[in-house]
Amino acid sequence: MTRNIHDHRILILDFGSQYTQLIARRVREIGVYCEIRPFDATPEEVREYAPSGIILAGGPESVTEMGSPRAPAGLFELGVPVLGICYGMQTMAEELGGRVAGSDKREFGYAQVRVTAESDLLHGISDHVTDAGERLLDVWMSHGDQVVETPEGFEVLAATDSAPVAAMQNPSHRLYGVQFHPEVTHTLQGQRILSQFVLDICGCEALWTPAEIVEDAIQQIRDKVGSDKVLLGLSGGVDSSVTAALLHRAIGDQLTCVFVDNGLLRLNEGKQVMDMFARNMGVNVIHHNAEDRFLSRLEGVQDPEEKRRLIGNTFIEVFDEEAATITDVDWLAQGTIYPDVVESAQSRSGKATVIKSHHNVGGLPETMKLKLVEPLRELFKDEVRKIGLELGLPYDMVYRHPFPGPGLGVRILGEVRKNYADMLREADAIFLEELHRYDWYHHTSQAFAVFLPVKSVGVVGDARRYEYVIALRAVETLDFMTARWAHLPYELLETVSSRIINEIPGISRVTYDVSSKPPATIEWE
Ligand SMILES: Nc1ncnc2c1ncn2[C@@H]1O[C@H](COP(=O)(O)OP(=O)(O)OP(=O)(O)O)[C@@H](O)[C@H]1O
Ligand SMILES: O=c1[nH]c(=O)c2[nH+]cn([C@@H]3O[C@H](COP(=O)(O)O)[C@@H](O)[C@H]3O)c2[nH]1
Ligand SMILES: NC(=O)CC[C@H](N)C(=O)O
Ligand SMILES: [Mg+2]
Repeated sequence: MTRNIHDHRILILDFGSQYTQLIARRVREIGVYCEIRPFDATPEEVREYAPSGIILAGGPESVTEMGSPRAPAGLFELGVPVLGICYGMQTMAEELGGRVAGSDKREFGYAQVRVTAESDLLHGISDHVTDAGERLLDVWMSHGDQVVETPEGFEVLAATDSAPVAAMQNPSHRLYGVQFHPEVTHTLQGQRILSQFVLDICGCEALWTPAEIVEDAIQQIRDKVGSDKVLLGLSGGVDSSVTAALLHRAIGDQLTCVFVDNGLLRLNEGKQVMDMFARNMGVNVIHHNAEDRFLSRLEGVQDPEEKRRLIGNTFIEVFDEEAATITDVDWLAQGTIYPDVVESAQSRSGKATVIKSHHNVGGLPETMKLKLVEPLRELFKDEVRKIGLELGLPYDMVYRHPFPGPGLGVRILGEVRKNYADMLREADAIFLEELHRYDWYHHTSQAFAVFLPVKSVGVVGDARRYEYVIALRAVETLDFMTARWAHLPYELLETVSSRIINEIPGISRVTYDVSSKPPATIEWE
């Protein structure tokens, strides 16, 4: 019998914690497939998903309040192992007849947990053993409420000085709870605890490996599109490149990619995409030069949001025209990844303010009437990168910094002009080249040059120079929501600055951006 990587799967129910996605990533790292669903998923949905185990995540609410969220009806009677984390443990306790109470001993941050009983969940795990033989764990806590009475059939597994129930279990029903957060790295043995739940208690096999994911995705693509033709917008970025490689492996010549040169790309981007995909891999790639069209649309436009809108619309126009020239295309492929899916579901319910509109080619006109194929829809970025390597894409392509859709359009402040774009491209290329040479590229999350259309005086070879300014930007971040400016070595900055001023006649001065996000954003516009 062939084993399917989806046979063993964990269901994570989201009660609104910031860490729910992190739990999912940890489970995937263990090698087991999982999905996140809202806490109010129906019991049918849960049964249909057929989980091998369920994790109830944390949440901001208090189970002591009327009307606070509860697990789907019948969840604890499914016979499937359940692990409650923080709010998840509290609701488990409450629903099964235990008691939860608010406490004035709130625990936020580091805590030390004493393991008081043996269990499959914490088996063999400790950070310190005291002289008296007590096992201690270093964990991370974030709670105000606590379980004060466990439900019938449960025993306490661990405690802290302020929380009498830091972990509990009912082994015959395979129900477990932890008050601390095993998903964060501050809980030193967190990954081991999750892995003992997922592998030992739920009995999952670690089948979710890059090779298996690729194998499975290829089969799914073939089943879905059959002998139809597929169109993909290929940007040279990570997501669309991995999508291209995967589709090409699955359906070969049925795939056509369109690469649009909007005149706002990095130096040699078009050539790199054509070399890599068209020449090396034999993918059908149409190179569409639309520089004039984009730049003429942008003439005289100063406002960043207006520029984004114009670039987005022109993109759609070009793409639409290109699609019309390829006969009988039935499918449009997109590089949508799992965080896009989760975040758009979350933002539908929230009221987040728009700081910048992050467009992509997602909103294509309905008149295109193409069906959608999104082979990366279930994957996190780190998984996308791993399968990119598995598919044979070079490391530097798979681990390149993200590049925004509007490209240099939002890195030239105010009006976009061709000569500005040309100077910026050169400056950016020098910066990236030196970052690689000094081995700093992969120690920054994003690095680029920005063109400032203001003039400054300089002196080059005894002559006066009155020219433009380049700002360098490099940041370190995990999620791009917050970022710290990268502390690049002075020698590196010095080399880059002197190369830019010497090699680009239109630039007289280079500055380094030392703003963090917040309050600044990563891009200047
Ligand atoms: N120059 C381009 N030509 C064709 N399609 C493009 C271009 N730029 C963007 N796209 C399309 O828009 C999508 C979204 O762009 P986005 O920058 O978010 O992702 P990406 O370029 O694939 O990856 P990364 O986030 O690493 O840059 C891409 O997946 C691609 O399909
Ligand atoms: O596809 C995109 N279209 C956009 O309009 C856009 N604006 C910013 N970014 C990228 O988003 C991340 C956060 O950037 P900010 O701190 O500037 O908002 C960084 O990685 C930015 O490069 C964009 N990506
Ligand atoms: N992080 C959590 O899940 C917190 C649960 C609950 N809101 C408490 O304060 O105890
Ligand atoms: Mg991109």
